[in-house]
Amino acid sequence: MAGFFKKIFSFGKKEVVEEQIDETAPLPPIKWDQLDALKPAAEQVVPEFLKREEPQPAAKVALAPAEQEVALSPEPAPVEEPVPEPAPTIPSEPEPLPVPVPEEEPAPAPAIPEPPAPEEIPLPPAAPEPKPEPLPQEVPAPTPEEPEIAPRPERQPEPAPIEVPAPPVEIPVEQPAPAEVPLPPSPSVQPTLEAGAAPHPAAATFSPYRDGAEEEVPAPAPEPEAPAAEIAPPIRQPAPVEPQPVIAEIAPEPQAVPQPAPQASAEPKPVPGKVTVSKKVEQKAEPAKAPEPAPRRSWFQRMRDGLARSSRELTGNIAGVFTKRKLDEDTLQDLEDVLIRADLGVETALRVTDSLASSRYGKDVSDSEVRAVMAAEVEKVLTPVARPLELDLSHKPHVILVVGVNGTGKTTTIGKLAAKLTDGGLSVMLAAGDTFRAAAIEQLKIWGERTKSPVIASKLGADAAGLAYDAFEKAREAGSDVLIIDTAGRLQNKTELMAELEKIVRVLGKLDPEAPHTVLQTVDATTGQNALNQVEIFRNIAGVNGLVMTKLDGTARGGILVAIAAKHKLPVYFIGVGEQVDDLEPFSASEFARAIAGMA
Ligand SMILES: Nc1nc2c(ncn2[C@@H]2O[C@H](COP(=O)(O)OP(=O)(O)OP(=O)(O)O)[C@@H](O)[C@H]2O)c(=O)[nH]1
Repeated sequence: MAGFFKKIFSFGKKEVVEEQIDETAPLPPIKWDQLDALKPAAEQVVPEFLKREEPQPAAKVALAPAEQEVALSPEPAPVEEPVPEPAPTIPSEPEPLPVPVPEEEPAPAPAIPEPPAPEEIPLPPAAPEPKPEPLPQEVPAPTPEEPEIAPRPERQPEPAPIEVPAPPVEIPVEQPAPAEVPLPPSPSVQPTLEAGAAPHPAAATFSPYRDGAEEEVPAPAPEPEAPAAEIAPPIRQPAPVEPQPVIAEIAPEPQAVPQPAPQASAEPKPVPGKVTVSKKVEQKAEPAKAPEPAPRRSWFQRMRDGLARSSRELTGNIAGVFTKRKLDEDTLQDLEDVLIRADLGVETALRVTDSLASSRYGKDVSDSEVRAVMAAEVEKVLTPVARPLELDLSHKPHVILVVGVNGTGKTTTIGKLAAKLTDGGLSVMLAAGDTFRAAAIEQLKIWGERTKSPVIASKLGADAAGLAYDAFEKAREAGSDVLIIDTAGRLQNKTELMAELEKIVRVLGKLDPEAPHTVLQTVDATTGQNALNQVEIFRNIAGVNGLVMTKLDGTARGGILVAIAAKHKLPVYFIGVGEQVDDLEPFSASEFARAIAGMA
């Protein structure tokens, strides 16, 4: 606007100045003619205009500053001074152009005080150059401004993204922005005027909100052109559609809505989440399948894995003895030591070394050959004891008394065995003869529930022999096939406890001279050599006639079973390879021998 007015103003000046030119004759010192003469092109472009100006040097001086200011942004200060004047014109803008023209006329008055500027004119020697150009430069001038304005349309879309929060509603708001786009390209005064006329009011309302950011940006461009600053408002004018600001206000609400919407979208994911739901279901199913690990490893695999520690230690030591060495007295002695340290026992160790010496003495022997010989000899020792448990059901019930040291696995083994028997169709009754531990009684009851076997129990501390007697009678009355009696764990050197155990056996014999028909001792494979003594004592006191080697899983001392078998020659009915109900397996001499020897 200001520029436009200035032009108008300038033209007005020209007319006035033309009249005053004569008075300002003294100014002619400016050598425009010479300059113009040097630039014929300029003359061709605006010959008439220049010709008129030539005789009117003073007028050019007055105009020069204005035009120069327009074209030359470097001297914005003088321009801005007149700008404030056009600013008041802004209110006049609503009024058509004619009004501002007279108002601008006073502007020339300030131009008068500018005479100092004309003094600067001598400096303008550079200015004169633009003067010849002014007209042509006025054309290029907008071009430099255009690039500045060009960014505006781009920046305007930028604010648009800011508005994005209220996307749907704001869309119309953005539309006015495009209207602004055409405006900026109109650095030329005319377009600004067109756009400016209508929108001004709206711009005022709208400015407080968005103009801040946008206008400030474009502001730099207008600064060179005082009018540009004024132009900014017209840019807002397109926005004046400001009734939409209301929409903007509404926008925030929708924004709030859309925000939850995305959240809702996250929630609705559950909808597609039906898939996730299914996943959750699958996950739940998986744990349910977890128990399915029922497809457990075979008992032999578990036993072999359980004996792995024993095997690794043993085979490793054997390999250490027979690495590139011939079989001689020293190697045989070393091998014997290794086997004894593996709890196989002196007897078994000697059997192995004697076997090797008889066939391989003086020859190179590999550790695998030694292990093969060892497996064979161990199997020979175990085979006689690896016998299945036989129940004489002519006895009703067949009484099984389970004894052993504390914690060797009596109660657990009873549960496992009851499961096998009931699974085989036998009726089983359980007697909680461990009256010293409440937990033992409860533990047996649990096993009874699991195996659907009735449990005979008494109060804590009751006489174990009396309980056994009562249980035997009840089993008879019930017609049970098997009565399994649990007993309190006790160390073999505890005379009183061992006497109590002896009493139980004696009481049972009163009901059936052959009872208990089976006396099982649980032997903890992790016990080591002490197990030999345990079996010795319990065998003498309770008449143990069968063994269950427990906890063979995970022990490095599985060799003790061989030593016990070799010494006591008691049947080994089962081996325990875990805590689960099916972790009680019949004992196999060959498999055990191969497993402990590290044979495939
Ligand atoms: N790893 C493993 N643990 C076993 C085995 N047999 C029993 N156990 C565990 O050994 C612990 C003792 O088992 P119990 O059956 O209570 O032993 P107990 O001889 O009845 O014990 P007392 O009543 O105190 O004499 C329990 O934690 C059992 O789960 C087995 O073969 N392998």
